[in-house]
Amino acid sequence: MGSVDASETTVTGWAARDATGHLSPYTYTLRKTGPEDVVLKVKYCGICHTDVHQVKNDLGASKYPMVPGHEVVGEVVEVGPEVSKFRAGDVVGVGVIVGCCRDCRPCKANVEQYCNKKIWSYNDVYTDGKPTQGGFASAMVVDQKFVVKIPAGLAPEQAAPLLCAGVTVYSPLKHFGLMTPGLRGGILGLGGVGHMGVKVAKSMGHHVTVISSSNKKRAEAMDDLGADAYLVSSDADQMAAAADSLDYIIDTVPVKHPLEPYLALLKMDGKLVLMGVIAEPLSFVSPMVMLGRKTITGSFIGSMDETEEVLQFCVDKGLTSQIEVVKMDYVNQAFERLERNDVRYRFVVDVGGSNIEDAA
Ligand SMILES: NC(=O)C1=CN([C@@H]2O[C@H](COP(=O)(O)OP(=O)(O)OC[C@H]3O[C@@H](n4cnc5c(N)ncnc54)[C@H](OP(=O)(O)O)[C@@H]3O)[C@@H](O)[C@H]2O)C=CC1
Ligand SMILES: O=C/C=C/c1ccc(O)c(O)c1
Ligand SMILES: [Zn+2]
Ligand SMILES: [Zn+2]
Repeated sequence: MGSVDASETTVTGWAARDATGHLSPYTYTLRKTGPEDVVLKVKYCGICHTDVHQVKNDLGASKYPMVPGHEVVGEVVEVGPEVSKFRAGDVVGVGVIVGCCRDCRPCKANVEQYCNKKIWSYNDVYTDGKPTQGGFASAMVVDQKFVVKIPAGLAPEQAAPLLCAGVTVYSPLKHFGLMTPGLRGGILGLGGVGHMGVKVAKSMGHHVTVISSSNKKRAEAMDDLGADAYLVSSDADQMAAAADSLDYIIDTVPVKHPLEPYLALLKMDGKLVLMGVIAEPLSFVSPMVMLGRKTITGSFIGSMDETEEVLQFCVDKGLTSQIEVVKMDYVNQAFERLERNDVRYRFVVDVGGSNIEDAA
């Protein structure tokens, strides 16, 4: 962290300034530590495809300067006087949201990710009127409700992708009653979220089929990730042979794509769970869901409770994420490689080991 005056700490992050999405060092201040705030020095931060969508203004709501990053692992350096869950030295995580109203139905049901007044960890405005900024930065200050402890047994860089990708697959499997061993699941799109989907679903005892846009990841999917089957979506014969075989599909494709080929893979009552953030209408003809009583649904990250659960699930099952750790000065290349589908399977930036204060 940088200089401290009476109220605010100056920090350095890497920010996009416009929709080119190019990140460069940016200095800003953190709010004064409130009674329930945790200040963390960032150690690692994963790069999610949502970060690409956001820096490039794919959703049309991006505000700049924007410091992205929502798979954040750090070390607690200070806590407010009313913080009970954390103390200095703890290794902790922060994900996609950092605030909610605490009063609506989702908040009262502890699914605060569905609160209409949620505050995003970046590209949003905090209750004090300051822009929120994410984890590609030397430090963050976050309300304790949105901070989780990283359990012993998980390396901090390994934990980072679990804070978005991991909980994003765990939550719908739990919510939709899809944790039963023996189910047949499909993972459409083998990227950051998809590879955690394979690992989590396999650990739940599912038969897992990867559905990919190419044959390039076949050997890795089967040999390294433990998938049971692999389909190339453009291969009509393979797709036809697999018709009516899956209980669910987790669809992580980040661009517009037809739904009908995937609805055809589902059994009666099967579920297509949309994960990709796609700002264009997706289409299908109604018999594709009527004939088989199939469901198209969606799911958004997971709750804070589920985030804690998936971290412990990964410890208990011995699950790790498959990551490529890079330094901060490689972040623009990493974003470009992620966008062109050239990473196995998640970049994690070693923020703490990148001396980012010196670059400012
Ligand atoms: N709903 C939620 O809560 C969350 C949503 N997301 C969203 O999910 C999507 C996936 O995120 P993430 O896993 O990080 O992304 P990745 O880029 O890591 O993975 C996406 C995968 O989709 C496949 N794909 C197919 N077409 C394309 C294309 N044109 N460009 C890139 N990939 C393609 C690729 O798999 P293959 O090579 O196998 O075809 C690729 O690996 C994003 O839209 C992201 O914003 C992310 C986290 C949480
Ligand atoms: O990566 C996590 C965030 C996902 C996300 C899902 C839906 C949406 O509209 C977003 O802006 C982000
Ligand atoms: Zn994400
Ligand atoms: Zn709420």
